[in-house]
Amino acid sequence: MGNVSTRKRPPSRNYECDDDDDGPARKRLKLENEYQKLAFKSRLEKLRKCRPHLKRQTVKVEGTHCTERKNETSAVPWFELLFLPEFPTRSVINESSFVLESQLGRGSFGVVYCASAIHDSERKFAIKMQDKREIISKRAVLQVKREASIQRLLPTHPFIARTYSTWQSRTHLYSLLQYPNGSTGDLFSVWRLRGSLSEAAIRIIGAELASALDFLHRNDVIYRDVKLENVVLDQSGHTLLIDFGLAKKLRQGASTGTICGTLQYMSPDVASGNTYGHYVDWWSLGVLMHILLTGIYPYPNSEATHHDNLKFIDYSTPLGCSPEFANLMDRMLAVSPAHRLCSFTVLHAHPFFRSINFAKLEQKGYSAEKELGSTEYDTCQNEGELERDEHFKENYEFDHFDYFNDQF
Ligand SMILES: Nc1ncnc2c1ncn2[C@@H]1O[C@H](COP(=O)(O)OP(=O)(O)OP(=O)(O)O)[C@@H](O)[C@H]1O
Repeated sequence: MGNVSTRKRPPSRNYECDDDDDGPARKRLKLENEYQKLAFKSRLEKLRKCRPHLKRQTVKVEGTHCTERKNETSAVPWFELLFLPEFPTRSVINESSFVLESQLGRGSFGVVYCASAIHDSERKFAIKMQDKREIISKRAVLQVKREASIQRLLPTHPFIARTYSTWQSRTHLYSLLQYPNGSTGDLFSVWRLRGSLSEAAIRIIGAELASALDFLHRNDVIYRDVKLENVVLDQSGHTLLIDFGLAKKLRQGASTGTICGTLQYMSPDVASGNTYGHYVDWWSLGVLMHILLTGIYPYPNSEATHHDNLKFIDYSTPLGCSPEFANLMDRMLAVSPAHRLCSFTVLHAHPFFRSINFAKLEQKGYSAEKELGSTEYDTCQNEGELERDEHFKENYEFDHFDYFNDQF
């Protein structure tokens, strides 16, 4: 710190002198200074309210008064400050409160474990453990903070994984997530194990996911990463949407422009680089449902590695399925927005979902488990397409622009 006593600026000079001969420019400057002082004071007040330990302490240095932060605050290193307040440093719940049992999956920045509470081995959770160095080196600090804040602020929904708590250690970020009881893994693993699903199972899974997406949209969140890997199933076959890494706060009717998602699930609107709204999530849900039945992507994009290479041509209605399902796919996957099914209202009234009562669905009144048996659908011709392209399931983000400009 510089030598405070050598700073010769007399206190309050800017604000209290020369009242009589102020020109308009000087008056404006004074007003601006006053305004800045007030804004600073109110920010400080807010900060004090949410973090009382940040109180300032007055200390005397070489005969001059100055204020210094308590040691407690300056002791917080930058790599912890960076992730505050979404990931608190002194959390009552922390990694020592759990026993890690098995690995559930791997994400871009770390591993997700199944864990049980140390005092209650029956209670299972999923703990996402992310490496701070990885996050910083991939310039994804705002992304993980946004994911945590969106998930924690969301009201509960039966088909969206809850985030109970988040915290950080010196090296890692932790998120304590809802674990689906007796989980059978994510939809991709289930699909790989059992093959194509029956229409009856797809109806229930599709309706549960539609209910979750509609809930997100009504809460001003666009999800942007619907795919098999981001849906986990519990023992009764109920779905839980996980991974809010690309979700964003977006008011209903508003639009955004980041080209992000998973290429094979990306709608033409996102890929085009134009702005888009919540409705792009319905396209991705259509792709997911199409894959669950046919085992192939609806458009010839399994090899695409850049959004410019995505082709939205040569679509053909799935063969051998019910006319209702065929029509639903044609509508959800129509390239022209004028023909596309772009809202929950239309989706939930579609004949394919006629037998579903959505109020009963949200009470977990239907179970996909009974319907999960392999379907008669002939997938031989498509065998291996999804198996081969593990690396295409990575999240894709072309433009980080709005991650770095968004407010939390
Ligand atoms: N709440 C959960 N319950 C059960 N399994 C989970 C849960 N959360 C994550 N997983 C498993 O861990 C995997 C990785 O999780 P997730 O996709 O959230 O991580 P990520 O770091 O956000 O990954 P990505 O790189 O795809 O953004 C999932 O595919 C899933 O298999």
